[in-house]
Amino acid sequence: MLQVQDLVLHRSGKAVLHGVSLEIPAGQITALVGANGAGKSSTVMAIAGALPLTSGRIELSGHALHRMRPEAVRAAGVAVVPEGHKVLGDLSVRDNLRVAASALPAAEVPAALQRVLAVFPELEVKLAQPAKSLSGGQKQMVCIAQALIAAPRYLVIDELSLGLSPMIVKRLADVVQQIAAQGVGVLLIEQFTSLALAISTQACVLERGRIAFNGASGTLRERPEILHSSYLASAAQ
Ligand SMILES: Nc1ncnc2c1ncn2[C@@H]1O[C@H](COP(=O)(O)OP(=O)(O)OP(=O)(O)O)[C@@H](O)[C@H]1O
Repeated sequence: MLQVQDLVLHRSGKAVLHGVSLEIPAGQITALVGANGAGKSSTVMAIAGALPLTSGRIELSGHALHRMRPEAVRAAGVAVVPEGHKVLGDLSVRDNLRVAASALPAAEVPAALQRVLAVFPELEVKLAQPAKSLSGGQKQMVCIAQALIAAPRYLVIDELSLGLSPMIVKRLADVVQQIAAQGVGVLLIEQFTSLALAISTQACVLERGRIAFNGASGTLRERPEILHSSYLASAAQ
């Protein structure tokens, strides 16, 4: 279990998270949704070790992650796909994957590459191409493959579908479901809430840096007014 407890976080002196707690169980998808500026990316960056906490804890199976640097968080088994499917454009797809695999023992790299190419066989024919020549969906595949290369126990994805076509989004959603079915705990940040709620079991709604709802995704699917009122409250701030 990956646990975020009472996270308080300031950015540029302003409090942006005010005591956020959430749990990401292994083998399930947990959705984190909320209006623009609610604090979703800040939560992701805190989990990744990229932003220091003011207070609170982040624990992986009882071990504190919250004072670790991003490389140590990754080595502990928590991989993050940042927003915006950014790749190293001038490097080939193969080298993008190799860079992500650089923390692995050299002998393990070929098998790790094979494993992620089995998840995204469409990248096989693109391996020699510069990553900047890929479509947005293919770049997102590279980013997810980079996150998967060290076989993480938890995967945090900031905006899976942003800017991508419905066909690609369906493909990526299927992959995320497969990854969770193999035992990985997934935290999915997603603007397209109907997608997030369709594939997750649990959902948290962030509203202005606070958790406004934490429960079964089915409850939010059946009671969309919970989500609507949270988005309206954010718009009214
Ligand atoms: N680099 C930054 N420096 C200072 N404040 C920031 C920075 N980035 C975001 N913020 C502020 O932090 C708060 C939370 O933003 P955050 O990006 O975490 O929200 P979000 O829910 O991910 O929104 P979005 O969907 O727009 O990315 C907002 O008030 C935002 O203005």
